[in-house]
Amino acid sequence: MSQAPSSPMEPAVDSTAGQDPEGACILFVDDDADIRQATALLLRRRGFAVVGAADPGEALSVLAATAVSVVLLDLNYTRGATTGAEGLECLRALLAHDPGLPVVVVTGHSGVAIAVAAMRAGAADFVMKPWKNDRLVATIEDALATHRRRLAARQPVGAGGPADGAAAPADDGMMIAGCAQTRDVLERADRVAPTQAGVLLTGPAGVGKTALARRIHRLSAQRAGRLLVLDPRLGEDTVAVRLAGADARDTLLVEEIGDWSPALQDRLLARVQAGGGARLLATAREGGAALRASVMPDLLCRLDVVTIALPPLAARGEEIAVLARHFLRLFALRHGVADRTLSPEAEEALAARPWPDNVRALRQAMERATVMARDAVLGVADVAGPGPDAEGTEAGTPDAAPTLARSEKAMIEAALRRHGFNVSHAARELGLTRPALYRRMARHGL
Ligand SMILES: Nc1ncnc2c1ncn2[C@@H]1O[C@H](COP(=O)(O)OP(=O)(O)OP(=O)(O)O)[C@@H](O)[C@H]1O
Repeated sequence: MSQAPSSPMEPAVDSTAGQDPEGACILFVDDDADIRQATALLLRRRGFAVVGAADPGEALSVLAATAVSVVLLDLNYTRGATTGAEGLECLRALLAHDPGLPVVVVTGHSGVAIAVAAMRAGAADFVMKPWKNDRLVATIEDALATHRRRLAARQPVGAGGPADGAAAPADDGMMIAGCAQTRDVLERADRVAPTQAGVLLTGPAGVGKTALARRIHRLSAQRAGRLLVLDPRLGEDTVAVRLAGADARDTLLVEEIGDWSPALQDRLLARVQAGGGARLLATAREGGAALRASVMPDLLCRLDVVTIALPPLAARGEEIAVLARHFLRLFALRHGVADRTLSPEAEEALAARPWPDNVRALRQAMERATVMARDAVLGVADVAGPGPDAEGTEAGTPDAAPTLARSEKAMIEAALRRHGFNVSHAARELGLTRPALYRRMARHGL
């Protein structure tokens, strides 16, 4: 099957969005550009907004950038493939990001057996190619109606999102795997997610611990409850109030347990020992002996039933380019600018960088490049520059510095505006802690 590029009109949400009374947006994933175009026309005429993706990787990037209501997913992408394996893998990745997402699979050559496998893997329904237009629209409407009923039923239980009750950004916790190590990390996380076991996620700054904790929560039986983030960087009072307000339906995300004061550890342990408590997920930059030296043993054994260590980005080889391409697509959609691609030299330069701030820095470098680059193909200069937490330690050239500072300021301003100047939400979107965002706001006079 051809690797047809998306048509320029496709990825942007269609301007007819909103004709559907409840603003449903359909993501159609198919490598055939003509079929994508024709189906988009049909669905738009029926009142849906439509976004397109040419392959599974692009589908995940679109999902990270866009509030999607239903996915229509073709199952074969490689020329001559008929097993549906690529589509089934994509289905699993989509549902791992959002278990409630209705995915309607499209089967052609693959036939009924593949449709059955897809239904077993969690697809909402299937349609056979060639389809009748009315049957396709009815299938999408049914999937949407079921989804809305489920959402409505879940409503009274609680926010199910951040502790402050706001909707999470679309890409909150979206995890992309581009190497064997990350696939193994995700597989372990998905295995432990549905249980009640405490999970400790370790790894250096910006490596994806919080994003993975959010994924575990979404895949857990507690997902209708709240994810209460207990981060000492928010202040001990905030942590104590959230802890006191937690109940058995909630999940506690204990951030940076190695930094908790003994008094706060005492409170957490008392809460846990009181029983009937919330599920525990914890993060720590250092595991092993360092953690054992700073955390009370009784507490650690509750938090650390299963440990998952996330490797630093520099050790993930080919995943750096996979993540870079994902972030480029994500930010092109989010900022409404042209798609960017990496030149081979830029890819090499990214692979050679040490990435002390890991995925967070790569994400910011790709957002900066998306916003600031003059050409569609990014060169080495476009992807160079300090990471978000480098705090000036990876200085750029004297000429580049003011431009980079301006672009960082513009990004922060844009994120703050998007979130109605709510610093916590803007910080989450930018992949920063709240104190780190405040430092940057002060630096830029915001
Ligand atoms: N595998 C991944 N795919 C896509 N995005 C990722 C991945 N890993 C991390 N990210 C993104 O990188 C950013 C940093 O990740 P996260 O905040 O989870 O790191 P962390 O390990 O918790 O960092 P810290 O220790 O500084 O709190 C977030 O925006 C997150 O969504």
